[in-house]
Amino acid sequence: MQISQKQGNEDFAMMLNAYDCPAILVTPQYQILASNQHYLESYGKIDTSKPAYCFKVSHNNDCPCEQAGEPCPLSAAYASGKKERVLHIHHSPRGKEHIDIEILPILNDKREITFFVELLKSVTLANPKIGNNEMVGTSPAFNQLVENITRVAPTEASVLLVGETGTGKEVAASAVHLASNRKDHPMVILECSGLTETLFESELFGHIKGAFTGALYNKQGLVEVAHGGTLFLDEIGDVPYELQIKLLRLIETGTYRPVGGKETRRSDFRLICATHQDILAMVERGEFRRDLYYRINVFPIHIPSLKERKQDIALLTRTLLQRIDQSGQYSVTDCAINLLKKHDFMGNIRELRNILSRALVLSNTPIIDRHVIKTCLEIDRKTRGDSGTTTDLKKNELNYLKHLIDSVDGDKDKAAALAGISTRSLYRKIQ
Ligand SMILES: Nc1ncnc2c1ncn2[C@@H]1O[C@H](COP(=O)(O)OP(=O)(O)OP(=O)(O)O)[C@@H](O)[C@H]1O
Repeated sequence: MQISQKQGNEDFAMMLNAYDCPAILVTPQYQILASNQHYLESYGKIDTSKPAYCFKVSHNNDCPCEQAGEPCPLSAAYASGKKERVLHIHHSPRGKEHIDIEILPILNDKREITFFVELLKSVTLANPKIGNNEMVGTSPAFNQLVENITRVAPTEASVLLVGETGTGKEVAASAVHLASNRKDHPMVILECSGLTETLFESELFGHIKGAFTGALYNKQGLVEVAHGGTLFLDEIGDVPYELQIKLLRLIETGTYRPVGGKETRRSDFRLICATHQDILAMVERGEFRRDLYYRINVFPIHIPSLKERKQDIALLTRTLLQRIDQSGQYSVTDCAINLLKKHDFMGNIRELRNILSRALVLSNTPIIDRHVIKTCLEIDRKTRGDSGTTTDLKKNELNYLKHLIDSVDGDKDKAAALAGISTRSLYRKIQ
């Protein structure tokens, strides 16, 4: 424990050691008076020979956070007189980190706020720098997403993840699961698009041998596998109307019956659903059951599109590049990043990843420059059919595809996947 000698607030400082996370005692003027042992272990000693301010220590700023454009939990707690919670990115000996901050005002007998206790919990599900975490980002939209996940994960609330295609809904679902108390049990995923009634039921509830033609053995349903863990229903908006009642029953009662089975079984799972559709509009059009909507929409989380988090494009690009090619030999120029920032990513992070996979194939050097990115983007425009139809582009595209096929030893399925087109389109383009 560390205490600022001048202030002599030893009693309060002793109290900090009761917290099982890093904690500091701060004045309403942002001055840190004391820190506990966890703080010392995580962030090191604070130099208290001169006044130490939280905005300087945690952010290396010369002014309070709100003056630097970030929400300040201390000012919020000062205004509300109540506990406040916010997600910040702090500088620590480990570099930048997402921190879940809780701040509690301490009042004197005249009910004036004299101090704040600030608790700092490291958020490991996200990363503000290139790293192994699935989720990287520093933009306000991303931080809001991380804050929502951090808040809801330890509860049992059903989560509805709403976002455009390729924004990271599955990654977010996995983050909720891994930050929950169910993390040691499985997270089971059911992709709901294109399922027939029989397939949906037998996938979800399992079936008994002989239940229908082709049911040659007993099959465990995903609901049973998810027991104790999380059930993730991707593209929930694609569940046909007639099947929604079966899903509702499962969610309401936690019970189900395998296809062809007589006895009712029970499963204890946490539900996460995802969709790119406006489910409420579907309810209004009579395409989605209202009762089911209210069951799945307990805690909705908006997953931001890349358009909403343009400031993350550089970090995402460098992270994805490292993930695609683990040798670490590739780098990307700032001009190339600027070009990517101007692109309209309809397929969001997945599209960015595809473009970078192509760039690795097309680039003759380990430095991905503006020209390579430009070619990759033009190919995309061309396949969407909204670019100028120059023969050059056609030639470029053909060269690119041939190059791509060679690079994967003639495997056309792989080449098509890298190009982000179907194998059939690939054959059509190279014939
Ligand atoms: N915050 C993030 N940081 C780094 N990579 C991410 C992030 N979010 C998503 N990704 C990557 O983006 C790609 C798309 O993510 P994901 O499959 O979760 O999207 P989705 O929204 O579920 O897509 P769909 O709507 O098609 O099902 C994946 O390669 C994933 O690893």
